[in-house]
Order: sequence, then C-alpha cells, then structure tokens
Amino acid sequence: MFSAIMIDKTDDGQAVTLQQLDEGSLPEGDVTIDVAYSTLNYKDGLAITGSSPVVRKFPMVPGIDLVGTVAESSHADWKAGDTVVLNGWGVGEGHWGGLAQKSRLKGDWLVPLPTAFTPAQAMAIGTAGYTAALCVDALVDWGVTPDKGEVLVTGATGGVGSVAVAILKKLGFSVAALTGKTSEADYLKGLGAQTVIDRAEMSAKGKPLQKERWAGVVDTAGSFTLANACAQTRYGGAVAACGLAQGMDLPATVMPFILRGVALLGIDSVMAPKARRLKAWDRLAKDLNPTALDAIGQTIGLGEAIEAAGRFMSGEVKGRYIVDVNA
Ligand SMILES: CCC(=O)SCCNC(=O)CCNC(=O)[C@H](O)C(C)(C)COP(=O)(O)OP(=O)(O)OC[C@H]1O[C@@H](n2cnc3c(N)ncnc32)[C@H](O)[C@@H]1OP(=O)(O)O
Ligand SMILES: NC(=O)c1ccc[n+]([C@@H]2O[C@H](COP(=O)([O-])OP(=O)(O)OC[C@H]3O[C@@H](n4cnc5c(N)ncnc54)[C@H](O)[C@@H]3O)[C@@H](O)[C@H]2O)c1
Repeated sequence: MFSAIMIDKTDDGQAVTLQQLDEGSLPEGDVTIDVAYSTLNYKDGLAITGSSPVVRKFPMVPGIDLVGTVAESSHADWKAGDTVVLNGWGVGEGHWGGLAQKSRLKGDWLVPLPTAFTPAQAMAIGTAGYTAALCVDALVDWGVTPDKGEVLVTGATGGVGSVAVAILKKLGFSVAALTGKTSEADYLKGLGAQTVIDRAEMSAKGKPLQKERWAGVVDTAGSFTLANACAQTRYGGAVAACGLAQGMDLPATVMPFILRGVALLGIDSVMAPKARRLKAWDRLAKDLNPTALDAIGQTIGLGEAIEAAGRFMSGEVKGRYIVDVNA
C-alpha cells in the first residue's frame, strides 16, 4: 500500500483526499518509481481546486513533477536504483502524477537527476524552474544579451518568476521584477533583481505602443500585463510568454510586432521534446546557484499539499513548495 492524493469526480464537482492505494492500481507504464519528492505548481493548484479543466481523466493522482528512485524498469534507458526526474508530459492531467509515494509511467518521459542537484533541490526547481530555463533559453536564442538593456520578469515572486530572476542575474542581465507583493522587495533583490516594480503599473489596459523599456521579458501573467510588456519591449526584443496568472486573454494590438519587430515566443514545458528539456536542465545546473534554492523552496508533507494548492489561486505563493511524499 502507498499514500497518494486522489481527485475524484463528484456530482457537484470534485473531491480531493489523501488515500491509501494498492500497487496493483497503478496505471500502465514501463518504469515504476519510489517517489521521494514532488512539488506544487500553479497548474497543480488549478487541478486540485478544480479552477480550470486541467484534469482530463478521473480518478486522478495530481502532481506534474516528481523525483525518485527506479524500483522496476523494462525500459532500456533505466534500471532499478537510478534517480530520475519527471516534468509534465500530461502526468497529473491524463496519467497519474507525482503527489504519491509510487508512480508508474513511460521511461521516455524521464530525465536523469542532474548531478548539480539533490532530489529535493530538483523539486525546488520543478516544472516552474525548468520553464523559467526554457524562457531564458528562448530569449537568449533570439539574441537578447545583457548589453541590449533590462529584462522584465512578471509574477516575479512566483515559482517561474523567482527562478527566472536568479538565472538572468547569473547571466549578467539587469533584471526588473514585477510583483503585487512589493513587501517582498528584499526577497527579489536577494535573488538578483535590480529594480522592483508594482504590478499595478502594468495590469490595466495600456496604449498599443509605449516607451521602449525591455530588451526581453519573461511573462507568467498573460492578459493586460503581457499586452503592456509587448508594448514596452524595445526594437527587436522578445517576450517569452509562459503563463496566465492574470488571465488567459491577450488584449493586445499587433503594433509592437509590426513596428518594432518584437517577437512573442510561446513557451510550453509539458510536451517539450527531450533535447530541449536536457538543455534547460543543463542551464539550471550551470546558471542557477543552488543556494538561491534555499531562499526559493519550502518543504511540506503530502497531507499538507491539498490545502497549500489553494494558495496559488489567490496569488499568495512566494517561491516554491517542495512536497516530501514520505512526510
Ligand atoms: C505547466 C503548464 C501550465 O501551467 S499551463 C496552464 C494550465 N492550463 C490550463 O489552465 C488549461 C486548462 N484547459 C482549459 O482551460 C481548456 O481545456 C481550454 C484550453 C481553454 C480549451 O477548452 P475548450 O474550448 O472547452 O475545449 P477542450 O477542453 O475540449 O479542448 C480543445 C482542444 O484543445 C486540446 N487541449 C485541451 N487542453 C489541452 C492541453 N492542456 N494541452 C494541449 N491540448 C489541449 C483538446 O485535446 C482539444 O483538442 P482535440 O479536439 O482533442 O484535438
Ligand atoms: N507554459 C508552461 O509550460 C508553463 C509551465 C509552468 C508554469 N506555467 C504558468 O506560469 C504561471 C506561473 O506559474 P507558477 O508555478 O510560477 O505560479 P505561482 O503562483 O508560483 O506564480 C504566479 C505569480 O503570478 C502572480 N500573479 C497572480 N495574479 C497576478 C496578476 N493578476 N497579475 C500579475 N501577476 C499575478 C502571483 O502573485 C505569483 O507571484 C502560471 O500561469 C502557470 O500556469 C506555464
């Protein structure tokens, strides 16, 4: 038997409980994993609270990330004892996820734990941090360099935002952090932000083109914040859009794209091919100081994860939750 969080469909929505499950109930897969840690991401908040149709099949064990030890494998790349990391691939949405002591899934979805990180640190990073690395990769590949000007990170105290600030600082960028929690200015400056900006400055409808400010942007908010970020991006700059914390709408005009050659770079972590994942994890190993993770991550037990997931929906989360599934 093992413990797992389970989302069941009910007549009036869904019920989320901590349950004891039999190993025989695990889904199909060629690798069985003893999970050590999982995490909570905004998406797990959506799934566990039922705020958005993230879960595509019931009953569902949520959790889009996990790290653990291979218990059994018939996959050529993995053997018992390997330490592996899983991010995305629809796990926690259509296939049972990481908020459990056991998991069975496809070996093709796994990457090795980078030697730079402990299992807990890998989950302090999680999908949020790996997505931050994908965003930075996209900006760098577009040609955004520190000499071209400041880079803006929106939703900066969140999981994606915190890791993006830390990586960009390490790469030599001057980072502006947009946040609704200006009381967390010291946290953001500790991670490497040069300037802290109140979210209110960018959260309402703005003009189609605004004063050029940013060489690049990592946006986790969507909606008006993303529209304003595009309108403030400098000639030839780029905006990596990965989130919808403000909203999934995009109330923008084409002006930044056709008059300033601004690029809107879409970032998806879930189905990203393996080569891009490995590159992002390499960047994290090289360009994210593991001590930054001490400031970013806090550990909770599996039983605490259900309540903590609700905090994402009110925007009150700072940094990352690491879930110790055996605590
Ligand atoms: C870590 C990544 C993140 O944090 S991403 C942020 C969290 N994700 C979300 O909030 C998305 C939740 N989903 C939704 O709100 C809805 O499914 C949206 C996308 C608005 C579409 O709704 P609706 O118009 O009712 O149609 P539908 O659900 O039947 O889907 C239409 C087609 O789109 C597809 N789709 C759905 N969800 C996903 C997904 N997550 N990834 C990729 N594709 C998706 C559906 O399969 C469907 O396509 P098809 O008809 O099956 O070919
Ligand atoms: N595209 C992908 O593959 C991918 C991967 C990871 C996360 N995401 C998305 O990125 C976003 C951030 O994820 P996270 O795990 O860091 O979540 P998080 O909750 O840790 O961070 C979200 C941040 O946005 C802030 N915020 C809330 N409401 C806002 C508003 N109205 N305007 C501006 N900021 C607001 C919050 O205060 C918080 O700092 C989410 O929308 C998530 O779905 C997408």
